[in-house]
Amino acid sequence: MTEPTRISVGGDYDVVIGTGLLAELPGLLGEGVERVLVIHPRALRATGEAVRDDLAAEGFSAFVAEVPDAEEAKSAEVAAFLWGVLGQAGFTRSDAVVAVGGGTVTDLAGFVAATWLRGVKVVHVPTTLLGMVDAAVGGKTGINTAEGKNLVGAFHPPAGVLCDLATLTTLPKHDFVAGMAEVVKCGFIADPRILELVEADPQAATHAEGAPVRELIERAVSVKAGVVAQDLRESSLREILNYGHTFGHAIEQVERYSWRHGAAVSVGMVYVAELARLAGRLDDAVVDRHRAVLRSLGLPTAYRGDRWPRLLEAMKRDKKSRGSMLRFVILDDVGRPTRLEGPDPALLQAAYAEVSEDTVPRGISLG
Ligand SMILES: NC(=O)c1ccc[n+]([C@@H]2O[C@H](COP(=O)([O-])OP(=O)(O)OC[C@H]3O[C@@H](n4cnc5c(N)ncnc54)[C@H](O)[C@@H]3O)[C@@H](O)[C@H]2O)c1
Ligand SMILES: O=C(O)C(=O)C[C@@H](O)[C@H](O)[C@H](O)COP(=O)(O)O
Ligand SMILES: [Zn+2]
Repeated sequence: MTEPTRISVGGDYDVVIGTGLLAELPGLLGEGVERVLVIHPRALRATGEAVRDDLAAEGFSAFVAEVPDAEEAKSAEVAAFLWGVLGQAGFTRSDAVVAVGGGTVTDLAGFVAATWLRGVKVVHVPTTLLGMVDAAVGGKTGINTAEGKNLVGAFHPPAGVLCDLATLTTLPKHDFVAGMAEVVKCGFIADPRILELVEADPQAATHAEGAPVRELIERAVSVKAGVVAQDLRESSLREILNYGHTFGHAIEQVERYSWRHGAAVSVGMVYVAELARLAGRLDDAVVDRHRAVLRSLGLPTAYRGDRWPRLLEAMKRDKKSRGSMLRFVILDDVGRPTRLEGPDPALLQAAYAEVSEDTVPRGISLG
C-alpha cells in the first residue's frame, strides 16, 4: 500500500488521497463530537452502514440516513428529511455530519451541515471520481429547485476530505468518465500537464486502475485547492472553476437531470470554447483540442439542436450573471482563463450551432 497524499486547502483542512483511509475519520471528527450522522445514497447502503458501525465501535453515537441516488437527492424535501433526522436525534452544535457518496451527496450533506443550527462540522468521504476531484473540496454546498441547478446553497468548508481510491472500483464506467470531465477542466484552466497525461493514453484514464489516474486526481485536487484557498466565496478567481458550467448546467436542467453533471460540463466546455473562438479570443487549435481530449475519453461534445430558447432561459439563471448580463468563463489560451461579459445574442446562438447535432442527445446514460 502506498502512502496517502495530503493536499492542504489553505492550511484549513486536508484532502487525503489513498486507500484504507477510514481509520482517519474519528481523528477528523475531533474531540467533543458525540453524535454523528452518516449520509449515504441508496447505492452505497452497505458502505454507509459499515462507516456507521465503525464510528459506533469508536464510541460515537452514530446514526445513518439513506438518500436517493444521484440528482434526486439534491432537493428541499430530502434536506428537510435530514433536518428531521438531526432534530429527532438531538444533534447539537458540537455534533457532526459525514457524507459518504458522490457529488450529489456531498453537496446535500454539506448544505444540511451548513444550515443545521447555522452550521455543524462536516467530513466528506467522496466515492466518485467527480466527488474526489471537485465536489467534496472547497465548501460549495447546495440543492436544486424547480427553477434550476444549485440555486440554494451555502459556503461551508469541510473539516476534512478522505478520498479512498478503493471505492472507485465499484463505480460504473460512465460515472468514472463523467468525473474525468472536471479533471480535464482543470487541465484547460490551469494545469496543461493534465491534458498531456490524458492525450498520452486516453484509455488508461477511463478506469480506476489506469496508470495515470492517481496523478490526475492529485493534480485536479491541487488546482481546486489552490483556487478555493484564495477565493472561497467566489468573489472573482473562483469563477474559473465554473468553466463550461453555464451551458452544462442548462443542459442538465433541460434534460431534467437525466445527464450526468460531468457529461453536461463536457459539452459546456466545447460550447464556451466555440464562443471564445467566435469572439476572436481563442485559436482554432485549442478548440479542436477540447473536442479531441473529451472525445478520446468517450465524453459527449455535442447536444441536440432544437433546445435553444430553453437553454438560454436556463443560462440566464447562472450565478455568474449580473442583472440581465450573461457572463462566461472563457480561455484566451490553455491555462489563461478570463471572462466574456454580455456577448451578443447572435454569438451565443452561433456557438450553439457549432455544438448542435440533429439526433437525440449523446449524454452518458444513467444506466
Ligand atoms: N460542490 C461542488 O463544488 C461541486 C463540484 C462538482 C460537482 N458538483 C455536483 O456533484 C454532482 C455530481 O456528482 P457525481 O458525478 O459524483 O454524481 P452522483 O453523486 O450522482 O454519483 C453518481 C452515481 O454513482 C453512485 N455511486 C457513488 N459512489 C459509488 C461507488 N463507489 N460505487 C458505485 N456507485 C456509486 C451514486 O449513488 C449515483 O447513482 C452534481 O450535482 C454536481 O452539481 C458539486
Ligand atoms: O467549486 C466551484 O466553484 C465550481 O464551480 C466547481 C463546479 O465544478 C461545480 O459543479 C459547482 O457546483 C458549480 O457551482 P455553481 O455555483 O455554478 O452552482
Ligand atoms: Zn462541476
